[in-house]
Amino acid sequence: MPNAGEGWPVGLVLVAAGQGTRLGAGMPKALVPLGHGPRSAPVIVHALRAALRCRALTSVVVVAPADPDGMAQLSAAVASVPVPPGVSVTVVPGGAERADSVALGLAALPTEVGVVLVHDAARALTPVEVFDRVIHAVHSGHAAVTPALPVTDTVKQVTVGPTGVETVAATVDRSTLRAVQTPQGFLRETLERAHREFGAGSAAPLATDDCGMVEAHGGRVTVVAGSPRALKITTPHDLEVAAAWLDDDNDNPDPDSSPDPRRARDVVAPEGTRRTEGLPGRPLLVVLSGLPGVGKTTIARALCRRIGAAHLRVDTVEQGLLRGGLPEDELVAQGYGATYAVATDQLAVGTPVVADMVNGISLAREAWDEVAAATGARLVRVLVECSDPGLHRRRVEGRAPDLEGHRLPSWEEVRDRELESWVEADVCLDTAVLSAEEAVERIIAQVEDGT
Ligand SMILES: Nc1ccn([C@@H]2O[C@H](COP(=O)(O)OP(=O)(O)OP(=O)(O)O)[C@@H](O)[C@H]2O)c(=O)n1
Ligand SMILES: C[C@](O)(CO)[C@H](O)COP(=O)(O)O
Repeated sequence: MPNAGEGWPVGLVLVAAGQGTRLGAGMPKALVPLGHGPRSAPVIVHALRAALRCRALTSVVVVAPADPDGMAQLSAAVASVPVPPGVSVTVVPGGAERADSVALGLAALPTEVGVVLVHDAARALTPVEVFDRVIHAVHSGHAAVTPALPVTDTVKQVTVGPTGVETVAATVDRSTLRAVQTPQGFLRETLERAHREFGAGSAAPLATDDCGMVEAHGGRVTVVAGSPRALKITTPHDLEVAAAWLDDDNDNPDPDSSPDPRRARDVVAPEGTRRTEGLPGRPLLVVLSGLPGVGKTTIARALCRRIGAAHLRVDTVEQGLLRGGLPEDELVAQGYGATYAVATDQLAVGTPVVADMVNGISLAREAWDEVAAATGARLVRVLVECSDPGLHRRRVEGRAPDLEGHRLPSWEEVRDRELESWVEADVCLDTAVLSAEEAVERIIAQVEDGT
């Protein structure tokens, strides 16, 4: 039985109708120039470009300031952004409150959209991995999902005295607090219901985010990792921070042409490609998880060639154990165990490792956490899926074994194999829409995002 939302078209409501009072630029925030020199472009242009890096989107509705000038200027800015084939981008006027703007954008999404992301244009530099994580969680059956970061400051509750002086009433336990970001993702019917019952037109106190409306009707909201780069540009200082990040990206567009002293060592890579390894003394461990036939081995090989990593493929280990006389019923446990052990040896001498196996259950995945902890490796968790079951089946049924004696699973075996949802995944790759090279780029971008 597929999860609700799995494979459904994904639409984005990009809200950009706010006035930006706290920024105080004298114009709607989405039109304020962000960045210096040739990188300078209105906030909405950066926000839309960043969102369109997410290959799962099929429709985007940008919600603009409702006044004719705002609408015209924002539409012109949106029209300047190149849009990938097959994606529709429309602009609609917004409302007085953020919730009004979201509702207007939601109503304008094409009917076939079953999964909806709601995103602040003000979070203009949000990395694509955050979009991917949220979509993956919704496609895995979570009806409402928010990215979030732990709160790092000590948080106090205050009371305000009659003269306006604040005094501390209590210190709040921050260990369970999270600062939530966007894009927030939903099954469309969940978001529509939340807005109907707790949105701007209702008598209920208005939540400041869409997940808040789902919570108000008792709905469950799942949290996935956010990113500091999903900063909401609210104040002039935030605008400077975001512009500095863009300068930094501009100064270091390609690690090949500007070697980063933090990188461990140079590896041979084809001309024009980027090279990435872990930090010195901190080797990189990339763990792939996904059903047979989704394309893990193709991605693993391409990634290993690219970054000079050891390719640890459990199939190869298992074939060796079988040839040595290991009984079939011990194969998986012994194969996985041997692969963890070899990975530990490789990482201990500083060799980056790409682990290529189904890793379908939490026990298997947690063992990789232990390998990383034991070797001090930087762990990047990559979920590989194929959202098109027909294509997946053709791949499973069309492939030939490349290892002596390797019995490939039937489609029925693959379909029935357990693959637990993996909300901790750092990168989710859909091989129905991504080539192996694009998948490798995504992994490398994630590695670099965290260095
Ligand atoms: N009526 C509104 C209010 C806000 N937003 C959007 O919601 C996001 C988050 O809002 P916020 O950052 O608070 O933006 P502003 O409302 O513009 O800022 P301020 O509160 O400082 O005026 C922004 O992308 C903003 O454009 C919107 O579409 N419609
Ligand atoms: C939705 C939101 O981005 C979650 O952090 C935020 O609540 C919107 O901004 P606002 O300042 O609360 O309107």
